[in-house]
Amino acid sequence: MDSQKSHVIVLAYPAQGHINPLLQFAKRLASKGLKATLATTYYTVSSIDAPTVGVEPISDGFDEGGFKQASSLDVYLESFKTVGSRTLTELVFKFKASGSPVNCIVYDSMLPWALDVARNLGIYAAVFMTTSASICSMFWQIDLGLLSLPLKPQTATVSLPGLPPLGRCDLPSPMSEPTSQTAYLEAIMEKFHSLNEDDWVFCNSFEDLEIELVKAMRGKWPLVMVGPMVPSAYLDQQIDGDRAYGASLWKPTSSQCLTWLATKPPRSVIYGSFGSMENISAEQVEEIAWGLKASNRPFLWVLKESEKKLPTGFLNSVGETGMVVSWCNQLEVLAHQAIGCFVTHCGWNSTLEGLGLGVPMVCVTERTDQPMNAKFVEDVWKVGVRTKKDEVGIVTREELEKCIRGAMDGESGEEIKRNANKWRELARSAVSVGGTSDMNINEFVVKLLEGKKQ
Ligand SMILES: O=c1ccn([C@@H]2O[C@H](COP(=O)(O)OP(=O)(O)O[C@H]3O[C@H](CO)[C@@H](O)[C@H](O)[C@H]3O)[C@@H](O)[C@H]2O)c(=O)[nH]1
Repeated sequence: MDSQKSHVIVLAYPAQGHINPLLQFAKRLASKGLKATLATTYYTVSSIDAPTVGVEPISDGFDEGGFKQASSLDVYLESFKTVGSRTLTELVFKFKASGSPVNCIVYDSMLPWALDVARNLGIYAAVFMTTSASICSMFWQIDLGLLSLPLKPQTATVSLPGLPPLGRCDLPSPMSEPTSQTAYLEAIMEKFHSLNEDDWVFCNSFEDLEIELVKAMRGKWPLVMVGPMVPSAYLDQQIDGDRAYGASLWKPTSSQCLTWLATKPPRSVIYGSFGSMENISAEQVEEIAWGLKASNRPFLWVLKESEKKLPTGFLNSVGETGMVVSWCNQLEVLAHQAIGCFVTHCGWNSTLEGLGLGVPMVCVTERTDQPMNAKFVEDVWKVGVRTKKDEVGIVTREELEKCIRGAMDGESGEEIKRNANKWRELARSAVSVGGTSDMNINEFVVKLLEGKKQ
């Protein structure tokens, strides 16, 4: 079968941390000769610009503003399931009528109903996990009944195959605080319950990164590592012109950041960012602000809604030493030679970007998978320092300053930098020709070409 006739729809949940890796996967598939179309909601398609893949809208039932229009996450996910199933089916029919039939749907694990859509249409289904394999393994164990929630009050440490011993503060928040995140936990568990029904289960990670887990789970579960999903220019440089994800839900301040960074010495700047979804409290913003200032280094800080939360007089007090923007092109910034450290919430994409670009990290986590990612950053990959929260759940300015010094200065800073360089090389190898992730993607492409469903 001609590769151009094998057509994959890649379905992304409409959030920055989900569109980026799914779109990147679509671009990888397109670079290997498949036709790839990214499908996401009406209000996000206009922010996507990726010349090698098609982009098509489907509906979540809230076409004017998405999730923000819904009264709760439950309501939103239910509407997306009903309206999304119908409009995704219509999209597949549209392609069939136009002579470009779809033979596989690769869908975000947050949208588990896409499996039924694919099954009803008689085409392949592949789920894509946007978190680490270690996180996936926790939910897998819960589904198998090997780990029960809520944890017993006396459980201080959780020990699972292929993972380091995990204290309560290391666990993903749907496990450490299951009652506060019921809808989120249910959405995740729905997917893990049907994992064996998919034709492929992809994970945005690479084998070396979670090697103990890969060994422990070999032959036991269907996860296939295909990451890190970071634009090719920053890793293997195999895809011509692939310098950005090609999706930005907010307008980045780009040239201003680069001009400012160009005035700073190599490895001197702290870059701080807390992803696309976090809503950091004013108290925490204040501590971060004064902690950055106390570190006595230049800093570039992405703070959404910054004007509302920064302490009065802060920006004047730092002058040219600090720059605060509401959104930037994070990869471009992390890849800049002036960057010496990444203060991050440890969303999985940011973690992979820090690893893939060899940037030492300081972890200031909020919720979901972030605490466990931070545990790995500090204790397993040893590429950063994890901040501790005080008794009211805040990372104080003194703690932040101390951790920044630990990640950038002295022997600890040197060791972290050495490890960061090592992981950068391993990330590059994984996606380069003959690397584990590259081979795994090739296997999928070959299988699609051989065993056409439809
Ligand atoms: O100024 C900025 C800030 C961020 N980014 C990008 O936005 C993405 C953010 O993704 P991520 O770091 O994963 O953070 P979140 O947006 O918070 O991601 C959500 O989704 C992730 C994947 O499931 C989870 O790991 C996180 O915990 C969850 O909050 C990354 O690719 C960044 O490069 C920018 O381009 N510019």
